[in-house]
Amino acid sequence: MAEQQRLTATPDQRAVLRRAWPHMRDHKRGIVTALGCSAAATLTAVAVPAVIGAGVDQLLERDRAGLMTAVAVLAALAVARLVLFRQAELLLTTVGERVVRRLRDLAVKRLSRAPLRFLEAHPSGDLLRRTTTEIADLANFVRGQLPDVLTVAGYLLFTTVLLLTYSPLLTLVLLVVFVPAIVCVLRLFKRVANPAFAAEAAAAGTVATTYRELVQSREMLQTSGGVGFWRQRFLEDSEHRYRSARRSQRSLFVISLSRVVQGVTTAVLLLVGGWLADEGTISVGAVVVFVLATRQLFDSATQASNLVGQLQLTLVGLARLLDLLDVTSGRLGADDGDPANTDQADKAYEADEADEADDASTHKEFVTAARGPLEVHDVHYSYVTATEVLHGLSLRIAPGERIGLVGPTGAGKTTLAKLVTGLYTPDSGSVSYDGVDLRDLTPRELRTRVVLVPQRVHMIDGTVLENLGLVPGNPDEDRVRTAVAHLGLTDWVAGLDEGLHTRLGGGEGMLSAGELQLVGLVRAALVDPAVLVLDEATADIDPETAHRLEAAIDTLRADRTLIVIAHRESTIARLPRVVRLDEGSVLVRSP
Ligand SMILES: Nc1ncnc2c1ncn2[C@@H]1O[C@H](COP(=O)(O)OP(=O)(O)OP(=O)(O)O)[C@@H](O)[C@H]1O
Repeated sequence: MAEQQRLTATPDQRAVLRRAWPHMRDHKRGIVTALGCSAAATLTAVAVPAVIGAGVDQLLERDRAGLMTAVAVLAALAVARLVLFRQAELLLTTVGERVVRRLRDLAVKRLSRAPLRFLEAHPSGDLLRRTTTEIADLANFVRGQLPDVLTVAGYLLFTTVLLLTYSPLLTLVLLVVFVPAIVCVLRLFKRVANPAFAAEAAAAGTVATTYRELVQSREMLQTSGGVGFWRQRFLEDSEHRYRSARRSQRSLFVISLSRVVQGVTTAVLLLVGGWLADEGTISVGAVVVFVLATRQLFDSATQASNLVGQLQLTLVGLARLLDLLDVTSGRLGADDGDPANTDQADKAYEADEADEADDASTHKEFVTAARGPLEVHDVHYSYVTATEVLHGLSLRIAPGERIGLVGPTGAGKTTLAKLVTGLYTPDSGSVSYDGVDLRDLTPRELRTRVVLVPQRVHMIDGTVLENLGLVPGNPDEDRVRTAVAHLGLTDWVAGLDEGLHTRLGGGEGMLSAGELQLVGLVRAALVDPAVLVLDEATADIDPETAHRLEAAIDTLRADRTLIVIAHRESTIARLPRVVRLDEGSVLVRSP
């Protein structure tokens, strides 16, 4: 199998903010203003013990004017603090929400363009979780805890500086007793919590996958009697998730050791501070400042310990999201190495901007002719299972030619259909249309030149009209009606409850396999492709729908190349050339 980048359940969490920077840099000014405001707000809080300390000294010296000034400053600080904190919170959440929105949009865009092989290689629940729950967690963190994280970091820094100006010796005592002990506690926590939280996120992804399988395959599970097996698997996944959640909760216990560290530090501080005041080295006011500021320091440390768990979870989620963005950037080859490289992230970011411009210019010139030959040259292909499915397959299909692909189950017909429509790229060899490798066509040109009508046409939750119009160029109702009429399907549409406006609430469940293929054919008619690949439905199709399908295909094929993966004898009989595949090689060509 060709090298392809894969998602990691527990991606590298180092330098996660550096990796996220390309997504934040457009908001540099907002971020700097928000950080500045947050720092100013924190300073107003840090200054309070200093002003109280000064007030105490003035009280002891019976300086009434000085005391009144201290009281006035305290009042001013209280007002400034209120305003600045609110403003900082507002600025931070605004800029944070913008960054999160960008990440969410990018993740959805990149996933929608991700190669089919990539999507097949990853559990859908995991992809879903990375792009929904984990982004929602990130948004909640930005709204709820990010301002606190910055405030706490500011407190710790500014309070240390303040204390140093009062008594370097006492500050040193505080730092020597407090910092190493608290660092040990936090390190231990990180060691225990990192894998625990990452495992919890991965286990939640597995539960989502299993649940999604039930929803998608409910009919099959009920008819085959496989519900019991599925339930057993769900219970096991759920149990695993429960255990991993317990493990990450248990890891939070480590952080409560910080309270012991605080108690010991206060005792040592009181001892040394009392002795220094007794010696006359520092004033009583300075001791008051130390007592109040150290309290603030501890409160910040306690708050930090509560926030660390949340921050940890958010960083794991962010790392998993960035992993998804790196792997699906589509511009990074397998040899590009470390996805944490900011240059690469920058390139991918610029590529996305360029893609956006490409999408906007819908009239960009196509490089291939409206009708041309399709050539498959020495194609090899393997799935993630690493067993090669196609072994050096070559085939040339002239413009307007009609061929049938036949062969036993598992011969590789559907795989070939996905290769010639550019849904898969070959491990080696090439597939070209009009002499241009499909990989060199823009998605829009590719989807216009070669169209696949799969065995089971997928529908979105919406009206028939919306489903028929899922093609490049967003066709309006008139164009859809014209295409329907062109294929002779007006009476079929009229027979639906509300015609084109019938809502397909349950997605494709409301239409039969044959009707779903009719939808696929209308989509193809709206595109006017050069090559139409039809993977014939294997399900029983009622004679009326079968007749409609045949008539629509006859109308559509006109001067187009038609490749039919034929399952019915009647179809094979109607095709002038048949290619028989067996175990990934062309066995027989007829005539
Ligand atoms: N997504 C996938 N992941 C792994 N293996 C796959 C995948 N899709 C198909 N295969 C395997 O590749 C081989 C070829 O499958 P393919 O669906 O192309 O055959 P086919 O000729 O179309 O069969 P059928 O007539 O039953 O549709 C089979 O062995 C199949 O199990």
